[in-house]
Amino acid sequence: MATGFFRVPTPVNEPVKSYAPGSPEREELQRTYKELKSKELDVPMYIGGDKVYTDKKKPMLQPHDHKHILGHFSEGDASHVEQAINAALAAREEWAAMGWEHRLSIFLKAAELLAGPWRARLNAATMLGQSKNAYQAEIDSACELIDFLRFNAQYATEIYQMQPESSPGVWNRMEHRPLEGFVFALTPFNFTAIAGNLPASVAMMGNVVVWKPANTQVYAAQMIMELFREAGLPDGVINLVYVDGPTAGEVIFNHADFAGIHFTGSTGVFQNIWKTIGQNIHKYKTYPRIVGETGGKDFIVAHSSADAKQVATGIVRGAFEYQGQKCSAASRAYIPSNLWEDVKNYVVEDLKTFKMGPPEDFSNFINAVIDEKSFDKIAKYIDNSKESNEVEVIAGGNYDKSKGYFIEPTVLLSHNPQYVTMCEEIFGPVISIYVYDENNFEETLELVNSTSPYALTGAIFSRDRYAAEFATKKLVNAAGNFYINDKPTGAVVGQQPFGGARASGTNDKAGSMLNLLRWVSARSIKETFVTPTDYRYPFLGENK
Ligand SMILES: NC(=O)c1ccc[n+]([C@@H]2O[C@H](COP(=O)([O-])OP(=O)(O)OC[C@H]3O[C@@H](n4cnc5c(N)ncnc54)[C@H](O)[C@@H]3O)[C@@H](O)[C@H]2O)c1
Ligand SMILES: N[C@@H](CCC=O)C(=O)O
Repeated sequence: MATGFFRVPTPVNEPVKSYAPGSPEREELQRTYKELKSKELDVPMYIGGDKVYTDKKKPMLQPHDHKHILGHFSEGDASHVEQAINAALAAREEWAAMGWEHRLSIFLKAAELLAGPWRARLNAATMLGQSKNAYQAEIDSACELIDFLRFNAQYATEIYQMQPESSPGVWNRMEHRPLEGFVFALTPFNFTAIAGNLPASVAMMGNVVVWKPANTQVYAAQMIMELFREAGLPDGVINLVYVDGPTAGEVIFNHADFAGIHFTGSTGVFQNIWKTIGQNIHKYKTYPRIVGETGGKDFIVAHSSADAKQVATGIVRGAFEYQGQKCSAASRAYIPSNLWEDVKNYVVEDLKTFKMGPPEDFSNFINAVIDEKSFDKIAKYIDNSKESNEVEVIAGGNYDKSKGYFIEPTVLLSHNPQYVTMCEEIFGPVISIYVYDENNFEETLELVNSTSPYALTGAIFSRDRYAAEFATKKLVNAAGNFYINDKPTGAVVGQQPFGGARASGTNDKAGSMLNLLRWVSARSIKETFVTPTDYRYPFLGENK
């Protein structure tokens, strides 16, 4: 029980280490990478205090070297989901009652461990299992996850401090209770930070969690679980299971104690989940909180006044870092006719300097895409484009999955602004560009606004302030994260709270107080000091 109004250590963004040749962090990361690569892990589920192994072993692959396995994880079934729910509910009372400073302290400790002795391990795991280069792993599994943990601790205390007014003779109070039941955290493959934050942010507010990561991210997910345990997370607060999505959903979305879902992943999966919850709504004790951050078709639009080199760099980094597998990745660009030749030349020149290969070679900017299913889907978009007369492949277009799932960064020039690759999320290293008449800026903004159902990220490049302001207003609903003269990726916790609207999600802004508010249910308490003993109003005297 808290006996003071405590202040958590003021959060600051974790500095990004350089991994320059000769730096100690590079040496440590390379050593850890080799160590992990040389072992085969046998990864259990974590249910209550138990590490649960099953006979159904699934391999964990390196996407850039898919014959080289990193070990196996134990796949569970519906009974494991039941056990995880029971373990969560058994832990709930004690966890919810724990003083918040102790709860938050666990996650602040996890942040410190990750900033120090665990940093190389989780970065190396993310490089090996998700095929990220050292820089992409550092900004994700180290810096962003550390930031989520530190900043959310601060936001949690700000929520607890949100208290109502009191009138004379009365003390009004607000309790920010955890939800009544358990929360399901369902996480994607592409960000280790998101995998860690989705269960952690919910647990920080006193909730208990069943967490299911993507199969292709289990390798790093299990390390996050070990990190939380080392930081002192009690058994049963977060339960980690590896069960196929629909099987897990069947148990969870039929359970009376299901109190919320914290989801990040594709739009189709989220919409199905929402539909299922709607159909089952009468089964739950409480209306479940539904929080989902989903897909994107993120844009760059350049005004005729923009600097061509800046636009090209925005395209190259925005579209191809982590092989375009960021929900925020630029995947369509609208370039004015006066800039096109220069932008094209700069982009093509940059692409010629890209090196592609496994992340252990630090000179590789591009690594592999996550798995064969994803590889085949992206390759099909590229093949169809090669056959279409509506679009030209102006760079890249080759792919090879013999050793790893490698796809060349590919630039498509689309003559049709509604061509399929201008509209659909591809989630790979492919950008489609439409060149517009430089005099048609306003019509082009309308095109940007109406071309896809998504509204996640977007960027305007302009040296004309009126044009930048005009685009900002015109595209007000086209992106939840909007960038002026910068690429549309790389949001930083505490600086650009992240999330999109329309088909891109519920826009509950991961890494902000807005998100944490979804994981509490407020109770207003009014206490009257001198309690009335007479019902009569003073004016109810004689009627004179
Ligand atoms: N908006 C954001 O903040 C954000 C961030 C990262 C990724 N994403 C999106 O995530 C997608 C890529 O990640 P992904 O491929 O892991 O997404 P996904 O939707 O395939 O998987 C997400 C999670 O849902 C599970 N799942 C899949 N099908 C299911 C089903 N039928 N029932 C229950 N669970 C199911 C998966 O196993 C995984 O754990 C992209 O669309 C990307 O835009 C969005
Ligand atoms: N927050 C990340 C994207 C997360 C989605 O994959 C960014 O801003 O680039």
